[in-house]
Amino acid sequence: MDSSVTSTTSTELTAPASVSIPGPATPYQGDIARYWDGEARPVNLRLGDVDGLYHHHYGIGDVDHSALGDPEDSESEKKLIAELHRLESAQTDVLLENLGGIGRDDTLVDAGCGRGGSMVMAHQRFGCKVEGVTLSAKQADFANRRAQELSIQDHVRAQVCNMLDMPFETGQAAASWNNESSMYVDLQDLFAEHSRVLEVGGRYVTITGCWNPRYGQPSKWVSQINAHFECNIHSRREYLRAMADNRLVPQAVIDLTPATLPYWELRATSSLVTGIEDAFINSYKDGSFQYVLIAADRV
Ligand SMILES: C[S@@+](CC[C@H](N)C(=O)[O-])C[C@H]1O[C@@H](n2cnc3c(N)ncnc32)[C@H](O)[C@@H]1O
Ligand SMILES: CC(C)=CCC/C(C)=C/COP(=O)(O)OP(=O)(O)O
Ligand SMILES: [Mg+2]
Repeated sequence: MDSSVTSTTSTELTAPASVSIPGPATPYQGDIARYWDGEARPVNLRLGDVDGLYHHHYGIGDVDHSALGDPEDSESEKKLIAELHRLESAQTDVLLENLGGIGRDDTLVDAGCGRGGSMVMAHQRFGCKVEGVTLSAKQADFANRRAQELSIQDHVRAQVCNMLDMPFETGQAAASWNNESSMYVDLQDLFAEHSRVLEVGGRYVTITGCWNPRYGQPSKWVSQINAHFECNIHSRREYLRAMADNRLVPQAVIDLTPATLPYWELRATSSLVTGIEDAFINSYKDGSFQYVLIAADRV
């Protein structure tokens, strides 16, 4: 595990260290909290163990076949895991690149932060504070433990709370994001809340899977993904409409579908398959589902 992250500023996170944790806002949120409290899939833990960045999102970019080596090699599974993890971290790099210019004194908000891999990477890149929220107490504890191990707990913190009602001041955040977490909430409510916590001129970024209005309606593969994760995938049209309604003006809409397919095709050959690989591959190939990045300015 790489524990080499350092932080050089002395500013402390401003919110109180302990917050009262209200119950879930809806029965559905209770289900999602339980889902992530109970999640321990090897595909996520083994990849995170590579360097201590634990992600719950997918990868992008070309597979480096030279890094995989000979499939008969005794180390081949380890190399494959490292390669899948590299592609997942590359996904976060692209999200962070789209946040724009972030200073060390800025605060960023990770809505639906999972085990905190993206938060650590954001702090490493910008030196700033990063506040995350998740419904899962287990995930928040995990993320805070990692921050402590890295001695960045004064800059990186996860709290258990609803991303539709975040414990941040109006205009507090220079930038905020959802990394594969917006399919658990109503988009109008979500973007109203991001718009509130973002400063005017701030940047919002999402990387998400969305169904393609050009296909017509959600395909059977999209329905299968929803059932697998207990989520509700929105359409691309819904994202753009809800942003427009909430003072978030798209600056970039990038179709990452071709860039994520190599990750899925590699993952399908691994011993860590979970059974959802074909649904992603088939829906990306039949055009019913798209992996997109949307970066928007808070105006
Ligand atoms: C697929 S994981 C993504 C985690 C993280 N963004 C990453 O890239 O590793 C989805 C996350 O969304 C969170 N989530 C779902 N609904 C939420 C809500 N209403 N409020 C806060 N977090 C929520 C879950 O707790 C989980 O951490
Ligand atoms: C793009 C879409 C529709 C994402 C749905 C949200 C989700 C569950 C993301 C991956 O989490 P994970 O890393 O825990 O999943 P897995 O165990 O499959 O790697
Ligand atoms: Mg995963």
